[in-house]
Amino acid sequence: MTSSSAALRASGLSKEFRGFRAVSAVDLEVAAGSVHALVGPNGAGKTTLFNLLTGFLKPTTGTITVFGEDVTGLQPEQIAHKGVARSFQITSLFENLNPREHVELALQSRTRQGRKFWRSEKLLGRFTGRASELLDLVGLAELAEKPAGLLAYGQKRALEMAIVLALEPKVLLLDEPTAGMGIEDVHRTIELVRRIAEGRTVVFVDHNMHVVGSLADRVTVLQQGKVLAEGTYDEVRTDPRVITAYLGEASHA
Ligand SMILES: Nc1ncnc2c1ncn2[C@@H]1O[C@H](COP(=O)(O)OP(=O)(O)OP(=O)(O)O)[C@@H](O)[C@H]1O
Repeated sequence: MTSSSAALRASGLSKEFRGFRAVSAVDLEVAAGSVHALVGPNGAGKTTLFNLLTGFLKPTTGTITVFGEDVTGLQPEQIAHKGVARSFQITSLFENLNPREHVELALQSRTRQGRKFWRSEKLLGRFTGRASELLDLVGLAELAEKPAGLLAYGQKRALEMAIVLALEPKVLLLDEPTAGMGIEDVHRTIELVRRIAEGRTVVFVDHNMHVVGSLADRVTVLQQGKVLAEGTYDEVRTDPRVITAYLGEASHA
């Protein structure tokens, strides 16, 4: 794969915390238009790598490119501006605002008017159509007017997805999109990620191997900050090194 076909590429990426290497010389290529999973035992460095790729942490060494452009050391907003958006595991919704208002605000934040918060009521009407499309996409059309504080957990996570999609990302990073979900919400989320992956590149972290197997074109397995294996889901799940890494984790649990 050439770098031009890579949506996201990390080369020799490391992050040290007071001498401890949480991410160690990681090379990663995420093909444009693919769905790429990052997996690994607890503490493998997945979240740290995510934070590096989105500018929330600065790498100790190494480079990151987005569609061939060097973004190493840029601020999170600058990397977002290059078309990379991320979701968070922790909910940050306004309890009293409904899904439509959340998505309209997110759409507004992309425009120059985003800073003029005091004018927002008049301006938000411009975004109603797109907001409806996004809420429809994530399955919240019927709940558009319900205060977010009253939504069920899975619905809140779907709303977060709509908010991230409002940024019109080319590359979407999802941090444990099915964490804490029951089986029905997990299935719904798999379908949702499939829909939103059309025309986008998706990188996600998930501990649920059913989710990984259902969605990922490529899987990178991390262990102790290093890339342990990479390939299709079937290739990595049968890789003896991967099996040993996970069995090792189970025996320490
Ligand atoms: N800010 C920090 N300061 C010091 N050590 C850190 C910091 N952030 C992460 N670490 C360490 O780096 C290692 C990797 O952590 P990280 O959270 O990236 O792993 P993970 O693969 O996301 O784990 P999990 O699956 O449990 O979320 C861990 O040993 C962790 O304790």
